[in-house]
Amino acid sequence: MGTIRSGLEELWELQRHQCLHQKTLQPAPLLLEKPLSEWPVPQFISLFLPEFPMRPVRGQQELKILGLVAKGSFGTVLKVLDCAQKAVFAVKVVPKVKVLQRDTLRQCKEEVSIQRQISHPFVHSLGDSWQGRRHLFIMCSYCSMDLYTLWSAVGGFPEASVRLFAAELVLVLCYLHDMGIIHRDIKMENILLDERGHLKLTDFGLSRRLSQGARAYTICGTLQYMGEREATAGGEVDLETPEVLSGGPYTHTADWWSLGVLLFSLATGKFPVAAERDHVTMLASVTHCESEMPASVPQELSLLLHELLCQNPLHRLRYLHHFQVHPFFRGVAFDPELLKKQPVNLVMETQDSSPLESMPFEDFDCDLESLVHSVSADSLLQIAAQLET
Ligand SMILES: Nc1ncnc2c1ncn2[C@@H]1O[C@H](COP(=O)(O)OP(=O)(O)OP(=O)(O)O)[C@@H](O)[C@H]1O
Repeated sequence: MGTIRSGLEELWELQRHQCLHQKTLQPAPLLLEKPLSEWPVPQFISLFLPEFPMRPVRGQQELKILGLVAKGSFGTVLKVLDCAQKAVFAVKVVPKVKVLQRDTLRQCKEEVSIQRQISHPFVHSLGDSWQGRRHLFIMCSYCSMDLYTLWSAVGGFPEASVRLFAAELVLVLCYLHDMGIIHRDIKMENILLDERGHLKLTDFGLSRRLSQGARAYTICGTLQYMGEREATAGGEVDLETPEVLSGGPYTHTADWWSLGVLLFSLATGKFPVAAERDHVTMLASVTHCESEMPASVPQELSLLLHELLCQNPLHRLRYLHHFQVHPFFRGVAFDPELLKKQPVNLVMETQDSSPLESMPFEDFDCDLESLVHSVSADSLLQIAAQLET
């Protein structure tokens, strides 16, 4: 199994060739996998049922690849055009071999079944999921910006933007926890922004069902992938919750710690504690640090951050009414429809001056694959097109 050349590798080659050698960039056809007609269904298919149904080839042919969005730790995300619906989607393509090698079959199926179950204005809902012979496909609507890219471009956010993003995330977390779901990977990279700049929480790859009051013990989250991230993404990493790092038990309160880290970073432009190389060092660092609150952080926000980044999970803020009466949220209506009506000026202003436009093109003679971590597919194709002229 390990020696099979992944269809995705072929795709990278195809895409790289297109980007560098075509004058007009035509959408590339999505890799077609042969129709599956055997009976009984072979194990490499049945293992992934029913979350990933088989599809006739006809269904796949209606999708065209427009570009590469990102390479996550599990799969590659492609931007595709659904010719029938005339709409653009993002498809995460995960090699089955990887799922089995990493023993993540259950988690992979759980990701899809959780995303299918939830429906919330600030959650990125599942469009479709299916399987081919060698890959699993997870399709969602396409978002051109994520919070990490925005934050990397602008640094610290103005207080009004932090408040709006915070309120939207509070609503999402309360909704998920009420549904008995713990996300376990709340971080900027997993928060996409819709065309009006509002949040769409994504990547339920580490989520699990955990009823209120129940406890989990698995050490997971971004730190688990730190070695890989250090090599590929310059060492950026979120900070894990003290109770998660210590091996548990932990509950839904772990997500609220992550929200604290995220809001601290949005407000100050930096993480509260530097990333460490392993769980043990990270735990020591998180336990002994009293994250220094810069004087520029307004008092009410500083109070909120302290109450979220509270070492004792029992004392951490975690219920909607905690936030509704909090001084930082004075005057905020915790209603998704009302929040969605608020303009997100920061996003609108940044969209026209994307950092990518100032990227030096002369230094482009490098691996495209390493670039997709920081650039959107659109920009990648634009850069390639400019190089050709
Ligand atoms: N619908 C989408 N529209 C635009 N970009 C997306 C979409 N879904 C995912 N991405 C981008 O692809 C990246 C990787 O996706 P995702 O997090 O789902 O994959 P992953 O393999 O689980 O990654 P990791 O575990 O490393 O976070 C995201 O951080 C985001 O930048």
